[in-house]
Amino acid sequence: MADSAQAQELVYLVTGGCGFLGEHVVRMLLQQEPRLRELRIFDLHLGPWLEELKTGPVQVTAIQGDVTQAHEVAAAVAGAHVVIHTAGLVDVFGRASPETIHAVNVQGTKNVIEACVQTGTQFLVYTSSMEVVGPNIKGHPFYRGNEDTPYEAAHRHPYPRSKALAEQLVLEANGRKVRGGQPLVTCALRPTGIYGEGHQIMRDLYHQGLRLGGRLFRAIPASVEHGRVYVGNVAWMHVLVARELQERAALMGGQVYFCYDKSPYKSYEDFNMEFLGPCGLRLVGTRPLLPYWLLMILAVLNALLQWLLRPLLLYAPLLNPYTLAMANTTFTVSTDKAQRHFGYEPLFSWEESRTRTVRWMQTMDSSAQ
Ligand SMILES: NC(=O)C1=CN([C@@H]2O[C@H](COP(=O)(O)OP(=O)(O)OC[C@H]3O[C@@H](n4cnc5c(N)ncnc54)[C@H](O)[C@@H]3O)[C@@H](O)[C@H]2O)C=CC1
Ligand SMILES: CC(C)CCC[C@@H](C)[C@H]1CC[C@H]2[C@@H]3[C@H](O)CC4=CC(=O)CC[C@]4(C)[C@H]3CC[C@]12C
Repeated sequence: MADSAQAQELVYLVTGGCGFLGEHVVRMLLQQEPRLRELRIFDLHLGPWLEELKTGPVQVTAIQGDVTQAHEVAAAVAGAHVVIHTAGLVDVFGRASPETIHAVNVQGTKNVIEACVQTGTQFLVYTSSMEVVGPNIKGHPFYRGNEDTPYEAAHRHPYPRSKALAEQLVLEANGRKVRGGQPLVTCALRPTGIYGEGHQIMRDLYHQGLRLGGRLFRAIPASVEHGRVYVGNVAWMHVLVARELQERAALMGGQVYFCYDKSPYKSYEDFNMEFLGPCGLRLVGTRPLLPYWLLMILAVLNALLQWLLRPLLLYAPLLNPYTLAMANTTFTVSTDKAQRHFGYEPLFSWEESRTRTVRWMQTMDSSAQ
């Protein structure tokens, strides 16, 4: 908890603070930001775990609200020194309509920016995504690239398109005058695929493996590298950026940073096995069980079924043409920009990140399928 020797003067707001990443950001702020006086947590759905935070030295204010509602956002932002905007609709499975994804991710971000400008909040950290860069629809590999690596970013899917638009809005807002005359200082963090305690897809894969008798079948060639980063390190980067943005506005304002740590470069499935393996699951096959063209047919069939069944029920399996292309295209990051600009070093080693994730998975009730 906060060191009481330092003045507790700052008010932070975390949008999406009850999500997978948001909860880690909230807990990290309470542990690592000694100047915190009040922490506001704004989310569509508030978690019961917030109650336990309310007994500490920092005032924790839970605000149930919707980022698409400008007045709700403005009320939550008023008086905050820093906003960390992680709220977003993460949907690559066709659960939500493109309009809803746009409303939450783009209009929601516009509302956050306007609220900062109107109420005089000077620092805004936005959780973007590797997806604003790629993989692109042409399946071009991005092999251990950095923030300056040229890459043809072309988006057709609503989620990456919305994240790219929102990121652009945030970066363009850097330097705008906020109420009181000071310039707004913004920056965007681009995590690759986040893993760790609370990761829903990992949970789903674990239960799927249990249903299949402890086995998962390889679908993606082991040679395709997929970038992953531990949630604790992504949260730590947010805390550090929020702090350093106040000291190094000229250097960091308007910048983008990939989120990275020491997690190994592996295929999506081999990486998941680092956690699923110790939980008793096995990945069958050294090569994909089905050829790519057959998987693509299945993915297209899934998309067709989703469309046909939509009036009756929501059919949203993991496999669709977009997720198949994502998993099947190399996209990895190798950069030290965050270290150079604001002294970032991962807080958790790879071994610790793995241990924490495995421990979390092992405490999951294996019967809760
Ligand atoms: N999960 C991942 O691998 C990655 C996630 N990201 C980004 O990180 C951020 C957080 O993602 P996750 O924690 O994975 O997702 P999540 O779905 O667990 O968390 C998002 C949170 O935003 C809240 N939210 C959604 N719509 C809202 C609305 N209209 N008003 C207020 N709150 C709303 C949700 O209730 C949820 O608590 C998102 O912006 C996402 O785009 C970026 C890269 C990778
Ligand atoms: C059955 C298939 C062959 C395997 C399906 C795997 C997919 C579900 C996942 C493969 C890549 C993932 C995405 C990637 O990590 C990047 C992401 C960034 C974000 O901002 C949000 C999450 C995600 C889109 C992530 C979603 C699951 C995958 C598509």
